[in-house]
Amino acid sequence: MRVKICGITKPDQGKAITELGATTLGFICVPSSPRFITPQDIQAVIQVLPKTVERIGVFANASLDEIRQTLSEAKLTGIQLHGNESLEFCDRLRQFFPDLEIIKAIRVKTPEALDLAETYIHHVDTLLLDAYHPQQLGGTGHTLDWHSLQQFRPACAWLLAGGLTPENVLEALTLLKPDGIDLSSGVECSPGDKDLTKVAQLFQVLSPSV
Ligand SMILES: O=C(O)c1ccccc1N[C@@H]1O[C@H](COP(=O)(O)O)[C@@H](O)[C@H]1O
Repeated sequence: MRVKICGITKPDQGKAITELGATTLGFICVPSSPRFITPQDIQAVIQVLPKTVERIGVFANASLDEIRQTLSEAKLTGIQLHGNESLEFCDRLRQFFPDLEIIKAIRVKTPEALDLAETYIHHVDTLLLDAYHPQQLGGTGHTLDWHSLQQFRPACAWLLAGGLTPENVLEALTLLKPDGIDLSSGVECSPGDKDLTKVAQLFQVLSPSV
């Protein structure tokens, strides 16, 4: 299973998290986030990672030019759109970056959000479901109502995010069968500073399933 650890800001932590078993690292390119990292600092992390690790830049309502600028400085393998990006925006992004994975995050406030998610399936590679919070775009530590997602089976890969921790991840995976999981605040000491003990604990509890 794909395991994405998001909000990496330090090269040594990125390397250690990869060695513990993460397939994918996420870098927050949203300036208002306490986990924001500059393109130059992303590149410093990437330099110490094995080439096989997927490297996702997380954006929210950024312009095409802003995304292009970041990608010119940091060698990312994918783009996560965590704002209100339209289908047309996803298509334009695909034209500019045909080789990069496009992940569309949907923040689930009501059941209709799942219908909205389905509309993106031919416009992106992967969907991501995260919790809705009125003030924060992501990294909220809030879980989704997993029971309400049991019928969610999009015709493309999807990742479960939102408040996952080493303590609750198995319960989520018992109820749902996402293609991967995405954790940030649940494996942190403070925003952007990952807790390697918690990350190790995560891979220990996941070890029968990954
Ligand atoms: O983490 C952030 O600060 C952030 C800011 C803006 C958009 C997305 C952000 N993070 C995303 O939030 C989820 C995980 O959150 P958590 O596990 O509940 O803390 C993940 O998809 C991150 O990419």
